[in-house]
Parts: sequence; C-alpha cells; structure tokens
Amino acid sequence: SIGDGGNGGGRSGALSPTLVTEELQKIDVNPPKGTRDFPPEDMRLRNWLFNNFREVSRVYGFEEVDFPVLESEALFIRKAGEEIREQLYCFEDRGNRRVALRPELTPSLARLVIQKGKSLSLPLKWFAIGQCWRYERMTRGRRREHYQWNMDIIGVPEVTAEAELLSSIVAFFKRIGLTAADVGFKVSSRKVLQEVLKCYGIPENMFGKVCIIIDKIEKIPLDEMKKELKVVGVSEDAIEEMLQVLSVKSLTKLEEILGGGGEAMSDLKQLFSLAEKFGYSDWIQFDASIVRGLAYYTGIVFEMLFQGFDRGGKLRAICGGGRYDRLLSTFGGDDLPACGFGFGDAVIVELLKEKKLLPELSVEVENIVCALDPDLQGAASRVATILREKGQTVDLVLENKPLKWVFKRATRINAQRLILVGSSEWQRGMVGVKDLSSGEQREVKLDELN
Ligand SMILES: Nc1ccc(Br)nc1
Repeated sequence: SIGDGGNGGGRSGALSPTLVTEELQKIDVNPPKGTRDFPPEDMRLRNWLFNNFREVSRVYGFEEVDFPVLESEALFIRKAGEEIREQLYCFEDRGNRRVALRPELTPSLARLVIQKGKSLSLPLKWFAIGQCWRYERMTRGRRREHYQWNMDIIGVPEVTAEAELLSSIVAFFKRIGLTAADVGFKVSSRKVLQEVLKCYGIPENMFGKVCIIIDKIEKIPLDEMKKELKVVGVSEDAIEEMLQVLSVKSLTKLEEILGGGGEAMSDLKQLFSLAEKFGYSDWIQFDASIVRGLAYYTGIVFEMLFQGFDRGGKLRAICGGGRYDRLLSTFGGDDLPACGFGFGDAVIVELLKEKKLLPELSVEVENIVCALDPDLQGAASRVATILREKGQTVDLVLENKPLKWVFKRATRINAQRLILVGSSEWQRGMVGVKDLSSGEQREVKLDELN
C-alpha cells in the first residue's frame, strides 16, 4: 500500500516519498499442531459419523445439548492426579481469568444441570457432540483435539440407566457394520474395589487416588504401581488382594471372593440380566481391571464402567463411561444419580479403516445449470432458483465457460443432469436437459422442469 506519510492516512499528510509496501508475511497454511482441518472429503466422513451418533441418540429419545468449548479452569481442577488434568489446555484470558478449553463434556453438563436446578424434570436424557481439547507436550505428537459423542442419563439411580446406555452404543456399532466379533465391552463396578478397600479400612476419600493409580495397570510396571499405592497409604495385603480381584474375569469367580451380599454383585447381576433382555449379552464381558482414569468416576462412587474395545486389542478404548453419582456435589450442587459415556471420533475411524468398513461418500449434485452465453446468465439463475425451490440441488455455473469446462466440472461433482440455457430455446420458454448417465438430451418447457 502507498505509505500514509506517517500520519495514519489522514488527508493532511503528504504521501511518503517512497512506496511503502506492506510486509507480506508468509503464514504457515497448516492448522496448529495436533489439530485437523476438515476439507470436504474428510467432512463427509465426519458428517456420516456424527449423523449416526445423532440418529442413535434420536431413536433412544435423547435431547441434544451443547456448552462452550471454553470453560472456567476450575471446572476441571480435581485433586486426584489425573492425566486429563496434567494435559489441560488452560490459559489466562485478557480479563485475567483462568480458563480452559474443555477436555471433556461431562463437567459442563453437570454445571448446566446445577444451573437449571429444580426447573428440570427428571430423568434427563441428554446427548452432545463436542470438540474436546488437551495440551500434550510436542514430544507425543498426538492429536490435541477430538470430537466426543456423549450420552448422559441424569436422575436414574438404577442399573437400568447403564443398561440403556450400553444398548445405545451397541445400536451405534450395529448401524456402522461392527459386530460383537469386532468389539466388546469390558464391564465392571466400582463397588468391587470399594468392598475390598473397605475390608482394609481404606477411607472412601482415598478412592479417587487409588483408582487413578490402578487405571495405569497396563501402562506402568506392577512394582511401580505397588509403590504408588503404598504412597497413598494402601497396605501390602490390601494391594495383593486388590490385584487378585482385578484379575477376575467372571462373575461367579468374583462372587466366590466377595460373597453374594454386596451391592457390587447385585448391580452386576442385574446389568448382565438386563443385557440378556436387550439382546447384547455377547457384546459384554465382566472385567474387574477396568477402572478408567477419571476422578469423578472414582473420587465419587463410580459404579458401572464399560469400555468399548476392539477384539484385536491393539486400539485404545473406543468409548468409556459409567456412573458418576456425586459429580454435582463436587461443584456445590445437590447430588443427582448420573451416568453417561464419551465416544471419541478418532479410534472408531481407525477401527473402521482396519475392518474395511469406511463408507464410500462421494459429492453428489442433481443438476449443473449453465448459460450458453453471458446474456443468459440471469436466465440461468432463474432456472437454478426454480429447481432449488423444488428442493433440487443445483451447481450454477457462475462464469462464462466453454462447454468442455462445464462437462469436466459436471463429472467432477457427480452431476446427474446438465441444464443448458440457450438463446433460441429460451425464446421458446425451453431449456436443454442432458441426462449425464444415459446421455439422452431433450428440450423441456421451463414450467415443466422438475
Ligand atoms: N480429553 C481429551 C481431549 C482431547 C483428546 Br485428542 N483426547 C482426550
């Protein structure tokens, strides 16, 4: 731009003697580290996935909700040493407020439920699909954002809520072509460990910390875990018994250890019998070792957990969830029974790729409309409008292009019909219509075009 003579462009300043060119800064055209763009072909797959999330949520009678991506940092500060806390994408805004990009949706849901309070009629069945963030050191090179589908039932203390949520995820897997041979749920109950810890006099408020440590069962060496457990005050005997219980993979075996009288056994038996009635028994298996690393599940009594996982065993959890009955009270609200799950948009796509189940999603348009000379551009716009008002999709050629270019574009956008607006036809109230699959060409009266 021409310099403004140093006075910010005011009329009074003389033009500066030299031509001052703005500094042309070459920006990095890639998105920030760990984030993704969604160009059309990727956006089609994302929309396909989210439409399946939405359709399952709809048939299960859930209502959609959403919350800000940006929340007060305090919403996510929990004392149990979770990974999600270490990776919080947090900062101080221009108003010196501590804020964070949400790492998950559940705390926002809890905040909204408390805010709405008594005006809400229970049970709530809410779902959301929202982008969640984490800040990982560059070393890990992993994603920093993903989209999560969440379904939550608030106000139902019975295990029927967990059974309903599991059923909805099975319904989703079936919709996209996955079977019980491809994926399955490991189901456990927080009360299993609770009953063991209680025998050894571990106070309930130690739960969160113990479960965060145990959640690393497959990530850190056993003696490292034992050391961490000892640090938080769990005795050697308690650790040995806990680890023995964590290796149990059958309800009958569990009953031998815990006895039949506890809530853990009755909850699990009820869940497995409901699974039978829902018809997804072969999708679930008991596995005491899953505790999941979120404190509000364990800091609060997290009773039913499940994790979708691929039978191949190499992918991370596809989804996870469970009961979190005391999350609301950690924010000062009245406690309400609550359970829900989170389902990320990345692992499932990896699994579908591996299973060759990714859908073929091509761009489609019904009509491409083109004026055969520039004077007819208005007429072509009229034709496009008529078709669009009938609900047809139209790609209107917006420039004066040779027919060769139009045919090439028609192929690229997968148009079904080419509508040609030519002067002699237009004089007679007609347009040319070419069926691009059969090649058949005919003249059609404008008011008969459909
Ligand atoms: N919580 C969380 C957020 C973002 C990603 Br990517 N993974 C986990």
